[in-house]
Amino acid sequence: MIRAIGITKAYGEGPSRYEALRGVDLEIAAGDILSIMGPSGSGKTTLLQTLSGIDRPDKGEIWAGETGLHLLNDNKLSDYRLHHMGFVFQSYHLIPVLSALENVELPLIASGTAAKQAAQLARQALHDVGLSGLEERYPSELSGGQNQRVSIARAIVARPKLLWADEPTGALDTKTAAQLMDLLLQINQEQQITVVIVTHDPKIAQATKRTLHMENGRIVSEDGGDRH
Ligand SMILES: Nc1ncnc2c1ncn2[C@@H]1O[C@H](COP(=O)(O)OP(=O)(O)OP(=O)(O)O)[C@@H](O)[C@H]1O
Repeated sequence: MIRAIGITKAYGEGPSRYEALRGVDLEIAAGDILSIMGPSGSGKTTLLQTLSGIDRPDKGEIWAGETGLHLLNDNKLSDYRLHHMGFVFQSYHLIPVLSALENVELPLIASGTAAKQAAQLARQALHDVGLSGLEERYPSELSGGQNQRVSIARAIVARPKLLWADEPTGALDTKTAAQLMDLLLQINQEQQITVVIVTHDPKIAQATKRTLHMENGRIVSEDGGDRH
């Protein structure tokens, strides 16, 4: 469902130019759950951001099914992200002045869903991540693990095909991280959402079906074929 061919990406110019991705080829099957590991600076976040269309590669092609993301203009690319992808970040990226429910409603409101239906779907998504009863709480009134659940609810509320998670458990203690990972596995299995996780945590990687290892802007190895 996601196919990347010859992706390169450099930051900066002249002597400060740095090649963050140096030719990445990759296929991710629909319904897969996959992790990306590698040392700091190896290009994991850059890869996630280019594959998901948050950023553009300098060269190469990225296909999401039949759609060439590299061929879309900025508006169409944002539209594609809004309708087909969800994002989870280490620092949650929730809006502090909005309640959990309002945070989860946002992507629906942005794509034109009527207010009443948005509220109903957001309640269901919060239920799916185990937060029923906490809809009216603000991010400052929730724990780190709960805030990450809100951000996962926001990422899945529009029923995307793909969920991209950049260090989703990076700010959480071991036990909360394991519970979050169980939730991501459950979402992958029950909702058939393809999940891609950038992580430094070997336990998180071990729980996914495939793990890609990056070094210096390249995928240098892969394991996990024998898991599950
Ligand atoms: N906006 C930017 N401008 C300049 N250089 C950047 C930018 N973003 C990333 N880089 C550089 O590109 C390289 C890859 O960064 P990236 O964030 O993809 O690595 P990473 O593997 O995700 O690292 P970490 O595990 O520390 O998050 C690094 O050397 C980084 O300094």
